[in-house]
Amino acid sequence: MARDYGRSSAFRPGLLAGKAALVTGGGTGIGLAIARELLTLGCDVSIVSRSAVKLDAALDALRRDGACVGRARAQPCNVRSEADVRGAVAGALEAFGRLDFLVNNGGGQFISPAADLSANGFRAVVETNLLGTFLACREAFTQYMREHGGAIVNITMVNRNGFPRMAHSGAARAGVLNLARSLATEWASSGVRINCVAPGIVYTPSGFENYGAMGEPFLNAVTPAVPCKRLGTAEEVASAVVWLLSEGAAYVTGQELSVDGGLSLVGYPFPLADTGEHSAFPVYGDAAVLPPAARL
Ligand SMILES: CCCCCCCCC/C=C/C(=O)SCCNC(=O)CCNC(=O)[C@H](O)C(C)(C)COP(=O)(O)OP(=O)(O)OC[C@H]1O[C@@H](n2cnc3c(N)ncnc32)[C@H](O)[C@@H]1OP(=O)(O)O
Ligand SMILES: NC(=O)C1=CN([C@@H]2O[C@H](COP(=O)(O)OP(=O)(O)OC[C@H]3O[C@@H](n4cnc5c(N)ncnc54)[C@H](OP(=O)(O)O)[C@@H]3O)[C@@H](O)[C@H]2O)C=CC1
Repeated sequence: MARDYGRSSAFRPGLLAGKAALVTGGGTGIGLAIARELLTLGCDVSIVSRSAVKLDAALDALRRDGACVGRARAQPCNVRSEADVRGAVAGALEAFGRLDFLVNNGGGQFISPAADLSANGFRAVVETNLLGTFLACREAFTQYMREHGGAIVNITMVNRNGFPRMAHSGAARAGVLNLARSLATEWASSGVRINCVAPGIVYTPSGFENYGAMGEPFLNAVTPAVPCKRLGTAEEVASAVVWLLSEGAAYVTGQELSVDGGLSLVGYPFPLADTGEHSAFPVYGDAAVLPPAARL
């Protein structure tokens, strides 16, 4: 059943009236839910991503959504391009005259054993997630927030123990968190806060399309691994983002908030059974005492 999203916002109407935000990857999935929540709360929002087609569809939906109070606009931008990012921030400022919030959500990766990753594949993922985030932060800061303050949220992922088979993305997201910690200190004197939201496994049709036929078996395997026994929704991530952007989080900076149904408490969600035969793994001491069931 279609959901009346606007009326279900956990925040008070008008909370962000008079503010303006830029959301990367704002045309689909989690980014679109963030844009919708911000607009519902009265914020003006620029959404940016590579595909003008996705952006147009999103803009259309947002403008038709009666709950969206703020003004919405879109601008194509590849966050891997310095010129595009500079232009996206300038475009947002030109349209709305201010830039209180930046949400670095645009990103992603593909699944691959680390040994098979080409330099170009690794670079593409690091550039998209880490360089793209840096460029957007720097442009938002130098073009506006240095003088006026602001709040930034980066979308990372539940990643504390690495992310086997997505090592490129795990490394990039760890970099994003560390970057946030550095900037939180460097830019505090300008009144800028910067935090991260780490989603666990959140079902977005657009995101899971990326994994093709692997998607459904993955969902079946991963859901039981989440302590709350379900995947998350894009709205649950958006809600955390809005809180971190809001004045209610005024004393929070340089942090990462997991929105993961408890997944980070219990570890890695992929089944490890298919990662190969492990007799090459070294043993010190008497391996013969290990019963067969203690050594697969
Ligand atoms: C089971 C279900 C699990 C589900 C897994 C569950 C994980 C849960 C947690 C995370 C969930 C999500 O993030 S869901 C969100 C998912 N959404 C996205 O990922 C969307 C955005 N992603 C992308 O655009 C791409 O993945 C990304 C690589 C970043 C950019 O792609 P581009 O085509 O622009 O890259 P290019 O510059 O053209 O290509 C650079 C190199 O990358 C390689 N490359 C690109 N895609 C590749 C691919 N699919 N497989 C191998 N290699 C690939 C190319 O071969 C090139 O290397 P050479 O051939 O050597 O030149
Ligand atoms: N869904 C999940 O379980 C999780 C998601 N995440 C992260 O959350 C974010 C949103 O994911 P989700 O909504 O699920 O998936 P989507 O695939 O719907 O979102 C990714 C968005 O990023 C945009 N994007 C990708 N590359 C670029 C680029 N180079 N420049 C600008 N925009 C770009 C895409 O738009 P376009 O193609 O038009 O460029 C798209 O809108 C991603 O960073 C994802 O990795 C993290 C953990 C878990």
